[in-house]
Order: sequence, then structure tokens, then C-alpha cells
Amino acid sequence: MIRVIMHGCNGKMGQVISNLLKEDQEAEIVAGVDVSDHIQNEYPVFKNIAECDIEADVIIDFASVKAIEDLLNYSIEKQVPVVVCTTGLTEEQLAKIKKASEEVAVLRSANMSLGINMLMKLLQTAAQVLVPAGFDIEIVEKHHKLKLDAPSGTAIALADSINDSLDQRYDYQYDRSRELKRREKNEIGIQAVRGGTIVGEHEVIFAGIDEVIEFKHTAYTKAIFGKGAIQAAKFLAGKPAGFYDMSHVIEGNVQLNKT
Ligand SMILES: NC(=O)C1=CN([C@@H]2O[C@H](COP(=O)(O)OP(=O)(O)OC[C@H]3O[C@@H](n4cnc5c(N)ncnc54)[C@H](O)[C@@H]3O)[C@@H](O)[C@H]2O)C=CC1
Ligand SMILES: O=C(O)C1=N[C@H](C(=O)O)C[C@H](O)C1
Repeated sequence: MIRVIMHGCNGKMGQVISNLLKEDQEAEIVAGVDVSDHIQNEYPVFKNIAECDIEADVIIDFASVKAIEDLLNYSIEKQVPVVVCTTGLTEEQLAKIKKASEEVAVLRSANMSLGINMLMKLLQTAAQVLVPAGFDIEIVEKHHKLKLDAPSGTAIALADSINDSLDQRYDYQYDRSRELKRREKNEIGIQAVRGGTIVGEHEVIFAGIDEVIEFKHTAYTKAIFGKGAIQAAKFLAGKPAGFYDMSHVIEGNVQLNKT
């Protein structure tokens, strides 16, 4: 059995994963970490990961940007690989995650679903064909009203994926209300919508002269993120120090299915 610490265990994603792992034959939660104690779990829960004295093979993190430094310190000190799913991280925190991966295995992904990770690859192909033909790129994301960060980590990851395929020529425009001016050629507009219980929608729009192509991903349940995070945790347990993302997990599964 792979032993998991669930960081942010009493949150929406922490509970999705707790329920999924109850039925899992290969992995189990041995401890949880959460500042909130409004839920009774079948495993011990610590207020801070630094207090956790239970041995584990991997940590799954869906918590808060405020907890990221303690999480990385614990992961390095105890040599427990960590799957970082929390979004809204600053550039400085992202740099700390990269640095930590020199000492312990770290997998970070703003979106654990197969669909979004597949879409990232499709967008690179689309951008390489459509941008030279003069298409503009805009991203619209929609999420539930409880979400703290905006734009979503996924919207930024989709933009980054496109930008990687275009030699980083693009800037991101988050707010068009400040200046009275036309959009720049080398910009990706990113807009966030918040309301109700929308699980997660991402739409990437390539707008050309007289034609528009739209790529859209809709998450109907949070289980798609939970299943992806569990797959990632199983992949990461026992891996050497290094920086991994969902493409490593998906490629690993494709190889396994071929054999
Ligand atoms: N990568 C992905 O595929 C996905 C990422 N997320 C991200 O995961 C994070 C959590 O999402 P949700 O579960 O929806 O949020 P949530 O607010 O329901 O849960 C977060 C939990 O973390 C706990 N927490 C807050 N500060 C903490 C601290 N310092 N130490 C330990 N626990 C702490 C809270 O008490 C709460 O129970 C968000 O950043 C969200 O954007 C969410 C869904 C998918
Ligand atoms: O907070 C959420 O709910 C989600 N957050 C992630 C993000 O910021 O991209 C992933 C998913 O869209 C759900």
C-alpha cells in the first residue's frame, strides 16, 4: 500500500480524495493536515504538516498558498515526494517549488485532469498554425463562487503552454478596463468568471479574420481532479528528486497500456 498524507484534507478536494481512496487497493491516507477541524476523518489530522509524525510515501496537496513553504520544508526534510495541486502561487513560491525539486521528487500541476493536459498539447499545434495566419488568442475561465484565486491556475497553464510553442513572445492581459486602446498583437487576454457551483470551464478562443476556433474543456465533477491526483501520487512515490508534471504520468500510463 502507498501511504498518503492528505494536505488540506478537510477541504473540498481533500474530501473528494479521502472518499476515492477508501475504495483504492493500492493507496491509503495515513494522515491528514488541515487548519480547520470541522470534519471527522478515519485518519489522524494535524493542524500543520510540521507536527505530522506519521511515516508516508507521498503527500497530495490541495490546500492554500499560505502553507506552501512549510509543505516544501517537510517534504525535503522527511524525503517524502509531494504532488502540489494548490493554485494561486506567486512567482517566488513557484521558484521555491523548482528549487525543492533538486532535493526531493515534486510534481506540480494546476489541473490534474486528463482532458486539460491533453488540451495543452493540442493548443500548441493550433497556435503554431493559426498565429502566423494572424489569429488572436483569448482565454475565458469560469469557476464556483468559493474560488480564491483568479485567473485560475489552469488558465495560466494553458497560456504558458501556448507561449512555450511561440518562443515566449506573448504577454498576458488580465484587465482591459484600465486603458482606452486596442488589443496588442502579442497578447493573450485572460478573463475570469466566478459564480454558483461551476466546477471548472476553460475556453481558448483563436479569433481570426472571418473565422473563430474555440477549444473548450468542462469539468462536471471534482472527481476528475481527484483521480488525476491519485494517479500522480502513485507515479511519484519512490521517484528520485526531480520536477515532474502530469505529462510524465500520462506518458507513463500510455506506455503501460501498450505493453
Ligand atoms: N490542480 C488541480 O487540478 C486543482 C487544484 N485546486 C486547487 O486546490 C486548492 C484547494 O482547493 P479546494 O479543495 O477547492 O479548496 P478548499 O478551500 O475547499 O480547501 C482547502 C483546505 O485547505 C485548508 N487550509 C487552508 N490553509 C491551510 C494551511 N495553512 N495548512 C493546512 N491546511 C490549510 C482549509 O482549511 C481547507 O480545508 C485551491 O488552490 C484550488 O485552486 C482545486 C481543484 C483542482
Ligand atoms: O479551485 C478550483 O476549483 C479549481 N482550481 C484549479 C485552477 O485554478 O485551475 C483547477 C480546476 O479548474 C478547479
